[in-house]
Amino acid sequence: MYRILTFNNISVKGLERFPRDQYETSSDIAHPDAVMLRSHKLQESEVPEAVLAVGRAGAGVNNIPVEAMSRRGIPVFNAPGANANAVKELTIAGLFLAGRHICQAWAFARDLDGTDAEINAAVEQGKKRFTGFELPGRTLGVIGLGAIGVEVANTAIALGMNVVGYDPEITVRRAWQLSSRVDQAHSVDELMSRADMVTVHAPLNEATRGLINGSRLAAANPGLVLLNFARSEVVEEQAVLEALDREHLAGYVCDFPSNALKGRDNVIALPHLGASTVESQENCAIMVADQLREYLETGNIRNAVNFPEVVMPRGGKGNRLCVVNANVPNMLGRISTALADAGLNIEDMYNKSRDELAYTVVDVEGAIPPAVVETIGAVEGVLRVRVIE
Ligand SMILES: NC(=O)c1ccc[n+]([C@@H]2O[C@H](COP(=O)([O-])OP(=O)(O)OC[C@H]3O[C@@H](n4cnc5c(N)ncnc54)[C@H](O)[C@@H]3O)[C@@H](O)[C@H]2O)c1
Ligand SMILES: O=C(O)[C@H](O)COP(=O)(O)O
Repeated sequence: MYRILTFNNISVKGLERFPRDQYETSSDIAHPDAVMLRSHKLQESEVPEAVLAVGRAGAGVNNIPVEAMSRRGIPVFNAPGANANAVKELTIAGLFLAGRHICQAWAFARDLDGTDAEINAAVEQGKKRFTGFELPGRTLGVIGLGAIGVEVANTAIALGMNVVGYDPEITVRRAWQLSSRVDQAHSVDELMSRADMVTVHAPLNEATRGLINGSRLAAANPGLVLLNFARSEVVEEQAVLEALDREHLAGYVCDFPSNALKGRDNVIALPHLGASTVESQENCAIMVADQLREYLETGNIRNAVNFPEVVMPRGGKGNRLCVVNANVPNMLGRISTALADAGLNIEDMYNKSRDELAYTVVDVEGAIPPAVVETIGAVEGVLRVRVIE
């Protein structure tokens, strides 16, 4: 029986991927084999020694101590692209909300008092405050052309906008998906200087913390509208407030409310709703549940943020050995020597590395005795050894 410890509200459709006769899933499990979560800020101490994998039913993994998990030989899975459409829709909605002052206008209309004739008079008198602008012909800057950024860029093109994009590490897959009408910026500064509206879709990490700062806002076009559905810390909030006060920035639409943003006319802060659709929650939970199951049951790794992709079809009737080790020379030699010394014949083998880690899957004929596992586990640099029968 495998045990999955859950944090947050994980879609039932995802939890149903774990067969009840083989899996127990609960937010209250003493000795979990895996952890599944959404935005819960996971502490290393919440991951017991025996945990084999962590699954993030979503995109961002900045809430997970990924480096600590890597040191312990634990893959962290996520669900690339599974919530991209949901975030794209809300971001595109954000363009309209800002361009037409919809939230501010709605608040104005909602609070009108008096007779219908008086309300009508106030409407006609007040509506000039909410004159907006249309999207065709405006330039949208998209920072981060991953699963979400590409969808946002292509939709903005379809809406008649000009789009300029910046992503220093765009993948070949995303480049193929991106409309050829999206213009490339070579830096954030160049993008900011060319755009009327800017939307950020890069992950939060040490390189992107404070990516949108005071000097970048100062160099941007006056009247810029900034959208942030990535992470709060990618944008320096104080710099945004100052740029709004100076009216250099015309609006800030984000998914991350805070005290400082409260009560500001030109700020629309939503309660982290980017991925909060039934479809996206199901997609993410199903994708991550399937990846966790595959890892637990076969050792295969798909979509881990800290491990290489290793997918080897299960052959024969023997055991499978899965070894996580430091990416240093001669590990493979020592693993195969230990197997050969025990008289075990290797049927198939796959070894791949990523950064400081390497992962090896070996199918052998017959059963692997515990002593062999112990020998391999004692090799310097081996972080984890597991046998799947
Ligand atoms: N508001 C929400 O509910 C919500 C939902 C999903 C994702 N997100 C956030 O959005 C982020 C992006 O999601 P995604 O699914 O598109 O991820 P993704 O990994 O597919 O794309 C991220 C892209 O950002 C690029 N990037 C990295 N550093 C960059 C930099 N310095 N400048 C420009 N581009 C850079 C990467 O090369 C990559 O192409 C997530 O990491 C998460 O933090 C928020
Ligand atoms: O990175 C993500 O996938 C989003 O921020 C979604 O977070 P959530 O799963 O808590 O809604």
